[in-house]
Amino acid sequence: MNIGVLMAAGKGTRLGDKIPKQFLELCGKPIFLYSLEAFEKSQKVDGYLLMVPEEYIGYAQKLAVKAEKLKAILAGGATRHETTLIALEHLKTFNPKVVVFHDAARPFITSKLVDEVIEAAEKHGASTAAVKISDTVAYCENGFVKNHVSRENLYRILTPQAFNFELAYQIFQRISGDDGTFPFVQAGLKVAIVPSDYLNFKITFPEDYQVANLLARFWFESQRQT
Ligand SMILES: C[C@](O)(CO)[C@H](O)COP(=O)(O)O
Repeated sequence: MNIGVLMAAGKGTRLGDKIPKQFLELCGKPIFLYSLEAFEKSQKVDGYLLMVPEEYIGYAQKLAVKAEKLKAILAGGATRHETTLIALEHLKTFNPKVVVFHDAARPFITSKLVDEVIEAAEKHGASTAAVKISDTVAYCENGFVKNHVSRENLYRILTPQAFNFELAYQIFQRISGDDGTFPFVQAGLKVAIVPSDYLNFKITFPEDYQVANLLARFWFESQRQT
């Protein structure tokens, strides 16, 4: 079986709101529910965990009523890595083949992408959604451009990210990193790229939330038709 982990345990301080960003609403629906629905619709996710700040467990329980595949709502740790370890420890009892992590703050995710990332992890051991960089990239210092960097092979690493569970369990205990792909690469393992798109952006700053609000209405309509 394959298990998802919905990462909704962050504090979202960069957005400057009192409520963590994943619980703000888009079109009247809390942001984390968009990703939860993608896990529900996925053909390859058999169950999933929802990781939230401890004080939001009761709130999430009330909202996740239609979450048929939801296995547990757990309190996350102080960092992304700690939250990952808590989720992996809990998943030991399920002994999944693949574990797939997704940021709740990326609401414009499709179940198709979740399935593609899982398939790539089944084949290669690890995979991540990513998008090729299209702007010029430069190293800057003290407000000035120093050097241009070739963007030929540069990608932005997004989520979902999927890993063979056994490998992830061992590697994440030994090597920590803010991004799930980092420990795998440090361990000398391959992480396959699954092309994603710009809609799968992470709501981080206030302007991201504004754009997400504009997009959500159209997203809602298109998802209803699928
Ligand atoms: C995993 C990630 O979304 C890939 O880009 C990113 O590293 C998470 O960032 P955050 O620090 O949790 O906002």
